[in-house]
Amino acid sequence: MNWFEQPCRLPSVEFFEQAQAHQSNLTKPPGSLGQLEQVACQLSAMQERQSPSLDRIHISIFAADHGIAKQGVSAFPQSVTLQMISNFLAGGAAISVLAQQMQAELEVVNCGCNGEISDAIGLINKPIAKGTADFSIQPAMAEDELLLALQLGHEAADRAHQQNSDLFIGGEMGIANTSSATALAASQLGLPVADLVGPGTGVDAQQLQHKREVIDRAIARYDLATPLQRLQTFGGFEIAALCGAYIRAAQIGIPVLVDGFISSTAALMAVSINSSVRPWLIFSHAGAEPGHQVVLRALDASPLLSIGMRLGEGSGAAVVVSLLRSAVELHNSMATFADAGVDGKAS
Ligand SMILES: O=C(O)c1ccc[n+]([C@@H]2O[C@H](COP(=O)([O-])O)[C@@H](O)[C@H]2O)c1
Ligand SMILES: Cc1cc2nc[nH]c2cc1C
Repeated sequence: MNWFEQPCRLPSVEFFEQAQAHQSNLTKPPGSLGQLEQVACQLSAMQERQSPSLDRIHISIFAADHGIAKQGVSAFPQSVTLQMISNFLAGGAAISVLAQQMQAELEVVNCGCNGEISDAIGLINKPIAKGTADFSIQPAMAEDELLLALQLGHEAADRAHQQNSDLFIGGEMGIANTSSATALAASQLGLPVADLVGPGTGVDAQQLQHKREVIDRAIARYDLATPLQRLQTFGGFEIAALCGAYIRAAQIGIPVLVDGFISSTAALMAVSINSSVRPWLIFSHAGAEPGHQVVLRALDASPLLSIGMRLGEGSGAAVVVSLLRSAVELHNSMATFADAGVDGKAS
């Protein structure tokens, strides 16, 4: 059995039930904090702590270039992927600002971009190749490249574990990766590309039609039977790395907060490869990209926020950390009816 197929333990049922009982004793009508109650109980069960904590947060951004970018499927040039790696590390990107705000550990994993990158604190420079192959012509990766990409994710989750992280956030950066994610999700779910394809970084209506046709034709080229074959065929390196990171984080018992469309598609692939990963995933937001909604539904996910985000980088997840921290603080610090001398529900 490959490492990514090894089962994960279940979050503790005992801690979950204890947390639910505690929630019902807090000075509020039961259920009145909505999903904040549920997520506090989930974190308690995953961390096996009566008082869950979100002090230490690890963010790994996986970046890679995509051969499919040659087909004119993005509003931006491929060069942006590498340039944004520098921006992440220099502190100027959205995720850099949010990571700073929440005092999170931020690292960027270069999984394979076209061009050289100078060393910087927080850069994990492990390029597999200068980007994937164009999947409209040939499979995005060779099998050994897929295994290397999954391994990059495994290593990132292990670093989070070494830092005693309370939560793992994966982010991604890769011009044209909404095409990759669309092909993956359509193929995995057996849905028409038209149900999932969207503007990504902002292509116009005519380019969107072209993008749909490119992905449609590409999917028709292959006869794929397994999620691993789909990952290898449609890529990209950063999506496979995210998938590996989610699986490993779940195996070592770190709660995962999943970001946008591309990350949710990586989560879909992770769960398709290893279904025991699913209970370890919390979904941050429902984004603006149409495919995101479809993938969330397929995963039976209940995202905490819907504010039209479609940036990626882990940014939606980072915004939702504030909500999760509120959930945990309420769970840990509110008075019970007995403590506060407040009458409970009339029977
Ligand atoms: O996370 C999302 O929901 C999301 C939706 C649309 C675009 N993105 C980001 O935009 C890039 C991909 O868009 P595109 O148009 O180049 O395929 C990539 O770097 C993603 O991080 C991210
Ligand atoms: C500038 C820019 C920043 C991004 N961050 C994630 N995807 C992105 C795409 C672009 C184009």
